[in-house]
Amino acid sequence: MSSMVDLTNASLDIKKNTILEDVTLQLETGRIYGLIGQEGAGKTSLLSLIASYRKPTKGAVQIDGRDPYEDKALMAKVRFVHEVDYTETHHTPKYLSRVTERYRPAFDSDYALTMLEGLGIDSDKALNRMSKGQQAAVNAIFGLAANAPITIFDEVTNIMEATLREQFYKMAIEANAHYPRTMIFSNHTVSGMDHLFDEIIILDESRVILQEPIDRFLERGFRVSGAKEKVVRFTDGMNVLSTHASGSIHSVVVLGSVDEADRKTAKEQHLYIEPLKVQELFTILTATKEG
Ligand SMILES: Nc1ncnc2c1ncn2[C@@H]1O[C@H](COP(=O)(O)OP(=O)(O)OP(=O)(O)O)[C@@H](O)[C@H]1O
Repeated sequence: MSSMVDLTNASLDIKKNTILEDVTLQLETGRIYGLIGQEGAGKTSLLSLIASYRKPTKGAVQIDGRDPYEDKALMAKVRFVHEVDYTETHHTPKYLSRVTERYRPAFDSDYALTMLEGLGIDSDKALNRMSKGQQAAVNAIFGLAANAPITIFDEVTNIMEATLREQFYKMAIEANAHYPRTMIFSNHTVSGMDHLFDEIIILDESRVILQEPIDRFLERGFRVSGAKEKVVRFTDGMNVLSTHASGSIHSVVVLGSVDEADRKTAKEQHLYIEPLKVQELFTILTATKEG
C-alpha cells in the first residue's frame, strides 16, 4: 500500500544546479513531520515538489499513489502555508475566514475563529493593525482550518512570540488528532518543537540524510552528568563529542545510545542521563556526517 506522499529517488535541477538529489521519502496520514535543514539546504524546493509547484527532474512524486503534477484534484489536497505579508491587509480575520470558506469548502471558518480566540487574537481587528507575530499566527491558524490532507508549514512560526507559538503547536497536535492529515513543519531551527514531531527528516546539502520516528532519533545521543571521574569512567570508549564543566559537575555529550545495563550503572554511580534536544542532535549530525 502506498503512503499519502511518496518520493522515490526524486531529484531537482534548476539551471544546471542540483537543488535536490535522490530524495526518497514516505509520509503517512496522521503524522507530524519535522523537516530540518540549514538555510539553502533545499527544504522549500522539496516542499514545492510535494505541492506540485515543481516537477522532479528525475524520479517520482506521488500523492495517494498518483502523480499530482497538473492534477487539480490531487493538488487541492495540499495546503502550503508560507510567510505572508499582511501589511496592506485592512480586512479582519473574521472577514477573510468567511470569504475563504466560500471558495474552499473544506475550510472551517468557525474552527478558525475558535482557535484564534483561544490564542487571544481579536478576529474583528484589521490584520494590518496586528503585530507581526499575531499576523503569523492568523496565517498559521488558517492553514490548520483548511483541513487539507497534506498541510505544510514552511518557516511560518519563527516570528511568533514564544507563548503564542507554543499554543499554536498544541492546536496543531489537536487538529491532527481531530482530523488526521500529513502535516509537515519545515524549519532551519527547531528549538522548542521536540514535542510536536512524530518523525524527523533531515535535509542536508540537497539530500535527505535521515528520516526516522522521533523516539529512534532521540536515541542517537545523550548527555550524562555527574562527578568528573565517574563521568569519565562511564563514557570510556564512547563517542564523546563535548564536555562541559561547572564546578565539580561534568556534563558530557555522547553520540550513541544507552542500553539498560548503562542506565543501571549510571544510577549506581549517581550519574544523570538525559536525552538531547532535536536541535542539538540536528547540529551534531549535520556537522559530523563526514566523520
Ligand atoms: N528558482 C530558483 N532558481 C535558482 N536557484 C534556486 C531557485 N530556487 C531555489 N534555488 C536554490 O536552491 C537551493 C535550495 O533553496 P531552498 O529555498 O529550497 O532552500 P531552503 O532549505 O528552503 O532554504 P531557506 O531556509 O533559506 O528557505 C538554494 O541554493 C537556492 O538558491
